[in-house]
Amino acid sequence: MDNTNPSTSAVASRQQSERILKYITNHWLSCCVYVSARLNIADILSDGPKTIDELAEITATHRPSLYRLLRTLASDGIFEESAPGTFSITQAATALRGNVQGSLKAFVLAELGDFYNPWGQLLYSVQTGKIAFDHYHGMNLWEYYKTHPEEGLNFMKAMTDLTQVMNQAVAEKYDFSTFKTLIDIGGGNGELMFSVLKATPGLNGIVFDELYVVEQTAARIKAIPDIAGRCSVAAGNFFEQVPPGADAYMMKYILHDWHDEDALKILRACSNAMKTGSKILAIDAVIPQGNLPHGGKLMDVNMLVVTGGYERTKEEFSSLYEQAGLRFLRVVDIGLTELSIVEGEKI
Ligand SMILES: C[S@@+](CC[C@H](N)C(=O)[O-])C[C@H]1O[C@@H](n2cnc3c(N)ncnc32)[C@H](O)[C@@H]1O
Repeated sequence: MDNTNPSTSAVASRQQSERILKYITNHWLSCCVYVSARLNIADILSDGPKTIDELAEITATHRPSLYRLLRTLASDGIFEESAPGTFSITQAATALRGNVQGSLKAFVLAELGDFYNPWGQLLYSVQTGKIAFDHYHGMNLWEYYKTHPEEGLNFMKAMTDLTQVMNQAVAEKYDFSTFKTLIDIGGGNGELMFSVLKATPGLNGIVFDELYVVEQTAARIKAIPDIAGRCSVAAGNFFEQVPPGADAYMMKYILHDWHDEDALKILRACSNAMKTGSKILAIDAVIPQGNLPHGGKLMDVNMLVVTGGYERTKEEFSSLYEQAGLRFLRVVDIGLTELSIVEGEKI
């Protein structure tokens, strides 16, 4: 016989429903946040409140619909209707501005824009094991960004903005002072390299990436006088060849983009370029066993949808290193978010 108190089970059932409903409403809200970022609302409001008429004119939108969008966001603390029909920026909306410390605007545009429709095809990925992004766009993410350079450069900015704090932690938590030369494989805008070089006097760095990326990186290097003489760029394809002879090869958010076969090609290209004892430093999530919450687990599904890569366990990293002729040494926790440094060396 079921002795459960009917009112207790009704409360439990309502709580379970509310939990599921939250997923639905969070999805709607994320769409609202994306549209406000596309319309630059936070940037427009950064120099003071604006009426809905002014906002509709500046953004060339349908006034009543824009009002409904902003009223909804204001109800969740993103913007504030500070007087009837007039909106102001809030602390929470500051991260939606473009050029501020801690900006997430570029990341919002990439994750909720470029990746939105592919996420709608998650079922396809789960049923087939194939990449939803490629299925939707007819090309892989990197081809897409090469053929859509505006979105490609936005993605680079997103990575830079998102990982500013992590870069700092990597530079502080790992001792780079024993190296003379360091290469950042797929180093993008160069921000990680800049953090490491600033923290390590005497170290020289090369940022290696696709040509259209490193052209921008080279321009950024020139603007930082204390590292300009110690940092250069190299363009190429990391599946084929990377610059030889450095003391260490780091790669952040690279291996997680690729399935094992391609990840191995990258590691082998590095291994071929390395001297005995040179270090490999993969900076990625390291997934713990069991039900423990870990930021890498949701990121792993993002990888399933977007790149076909995945986040790995310590054992999986160790096995990949071994197959590429590298010795797995240790996992260094950077004490922040889901990232760790997986250290190995050329045998
Ligand atoms: C996820 S981003 C990571 C960027 C940077 N490491 C960071 O953490 O901000 C991946 C990088 O790999 C680069 N990339 C992709 N395919 C490449 C290839 N075949 N050869 C060289 N770089 C490549 C991209 O241009 C991009 O900069």
